[in-house]
Amino acid sequence: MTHQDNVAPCPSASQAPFPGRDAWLGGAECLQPGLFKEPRTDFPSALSDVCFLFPLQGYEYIRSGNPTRDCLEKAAAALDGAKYCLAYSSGLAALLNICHLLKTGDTVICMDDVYGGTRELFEKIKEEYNLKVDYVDCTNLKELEAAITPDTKLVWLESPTNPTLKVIDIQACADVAHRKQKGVLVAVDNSFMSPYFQRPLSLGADICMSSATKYINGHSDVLMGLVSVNRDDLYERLKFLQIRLGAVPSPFDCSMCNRGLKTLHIRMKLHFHNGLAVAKFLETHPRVEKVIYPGLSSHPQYPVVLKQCTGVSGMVSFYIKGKKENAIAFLKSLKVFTLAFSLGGYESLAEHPATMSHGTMDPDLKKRLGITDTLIRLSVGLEDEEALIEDLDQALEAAVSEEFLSRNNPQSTFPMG
Ligand SMILES: N[C@@H](CCSC[C@H](N)C(=O)O)C(=O)O
Repeated sequence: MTHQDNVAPCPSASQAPFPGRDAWLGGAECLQPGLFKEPRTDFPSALSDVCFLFPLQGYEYIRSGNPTRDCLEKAAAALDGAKYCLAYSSGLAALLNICHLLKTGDTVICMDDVYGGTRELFEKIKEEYNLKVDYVDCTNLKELEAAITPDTKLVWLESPTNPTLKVIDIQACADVAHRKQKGVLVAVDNSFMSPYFQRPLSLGADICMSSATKYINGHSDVLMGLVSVNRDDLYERLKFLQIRLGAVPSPFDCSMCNRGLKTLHIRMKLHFHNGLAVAKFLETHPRVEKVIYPGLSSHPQYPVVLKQCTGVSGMVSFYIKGKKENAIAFLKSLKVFTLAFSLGGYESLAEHPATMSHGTMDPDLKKRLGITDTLIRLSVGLEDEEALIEDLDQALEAAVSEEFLSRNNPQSTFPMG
């Protein structure tokens, strides 16, 4: 086949004004007599020349593929230790594409503690597409094994989980799932770790999903999802869905993310350093009830962390002593940390999962998962360790200050006020 066979025929100059010209110009009703002096008879032949002059070079349309997205997908695949990676316009768009691998009647097993938006999406599509979704604490392998049935097609894990930072033994879960149900897909949301510290595919997962909005881009200026796989059949199906569902990132966002990747290793080391320093500080603070950080030996799954991770990110969760109003007074008093959800950027953020990232979750469920009114989630950034600790210290003091609490009525305005 020659290049010319691949190119749609261009109307020739002799056909001008060519068929469909009116529609092309916006419809005949838009044309005013005298607006166009003469039809441009040179244009079709010029276009025709251009078609022959510049071959497609493997790219035909921005959504199907473009050099900048290719560059990012190749780099991200290499970081995940994967054969393939596909980029999407957000983490949730990536999840929705993965959900399109399922069929009516299939069952999904989802880790019980996951990002609120993930759970909300599963809950919505299960009704609309007649799927069954079972939520299981996958830190308990017996529970996972018991939940798997012949209908189970996808096991969705997050490690560490959002927001209570449970750590899942990915290799053990993948072994249990694959042994019990041939063909089941084990997918891991790796957003809280980044490939620098954890590589789910090398631990037996079939799919690694990352919200690149977070650590991978790292500059809080891009929204993006990435999915890495090794299997050719999965890649072919996901590639089709990527192109046809069309939830792809712009080349500009891909170039921003390519830039972010260049400092991933340096950023992750500093997130780990600062995260650990903050967690250790909070662990000894009298106003703190409990700290959850996978890099602390007090973390319940610390042995799993040592086995499957090469470090830990800047995600730290803790329970403040007191009530909701103390948590909110703390959040409102922060000066270096910014009150916001999202995570993984250069700047430190603090949020209140019960009303923010997990605000749409059923109150009883939140209670069962430990997403209480006193839980605070920190995304520790790249600022100086001393400045971060000083800020947390002054905000913990303010959280119990009578004066602060009487000046503010945090419950009525939070998080907007
Ligand atoms: N209201 C938003 C919440 C976004 S949370 C973003 C991120 N996953 C996090 O955990 O901080 C929504 O419902 O999408």
